[in-house]
Amino acid sequence: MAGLDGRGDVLARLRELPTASISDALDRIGIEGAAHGLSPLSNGFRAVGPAFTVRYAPVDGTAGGTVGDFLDDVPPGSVVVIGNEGRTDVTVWGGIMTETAAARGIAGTVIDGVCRDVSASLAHSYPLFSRGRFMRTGKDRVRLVAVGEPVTVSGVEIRTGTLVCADADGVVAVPAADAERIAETAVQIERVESDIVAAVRAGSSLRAAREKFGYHHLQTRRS
Ligand SMILES: O=C([O-])CC(=O)C(=O)O
Ligand SMILES: [Mg+2]
Repeated sequence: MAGLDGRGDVLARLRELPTASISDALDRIGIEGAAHGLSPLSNGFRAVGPAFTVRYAPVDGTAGGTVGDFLDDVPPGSVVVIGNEGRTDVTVWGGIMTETAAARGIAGTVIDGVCRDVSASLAHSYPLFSRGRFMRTGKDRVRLVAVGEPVTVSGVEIRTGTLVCADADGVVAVPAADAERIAETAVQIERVESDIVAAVRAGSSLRAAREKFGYHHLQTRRS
């Protein structure tokens, strides 16, 4: 896909993996990547792609604020990551933005805050992940203060190009430099979990299957 600069392979691998196993792989490697408190609007939503970061702050009286003009500059395949300090009383995403993002081939949007016009996201199956939904606009209430700078979501720093993975369980951030080994580790974890399920289906107790395949330490940090 255009603009992915050779990251296509690792993105394809991450796309096949649930965030749960990616999170366990991050734990094993010792990287904080799980962004607590964000959920998809629909359980079927899934988005994987390099982050395009933007940050808002409350208006300060010197200028009015608005939301969303940056969308024209987002490369297709990206995941838009919006820092709005976790605010839930004003929205920074709505239906016009959903329509635009879907038409531009943007992979999805992660909001440290809330969204509105949720029916547009559901109608277009455009993946939105947020702290919730609310109808009051951020126009005249927030202003765009940064594009392309690091954004911190629930203590997790997301930079331009950080690989964002989001599904029914929430949002994890995978640093681009570590993405290959995190994907590799997550694939191993997935295999072990499949082996445990197969053993249980074949009649093993859960305790014995977990013991045999080392379940309790799948995610434990390796020194
Ligand atoms: O004001 C907002 O949150 C943006 C909005 O409704 C839209 O894009 O349709
Ligand atoms: Mg709207």
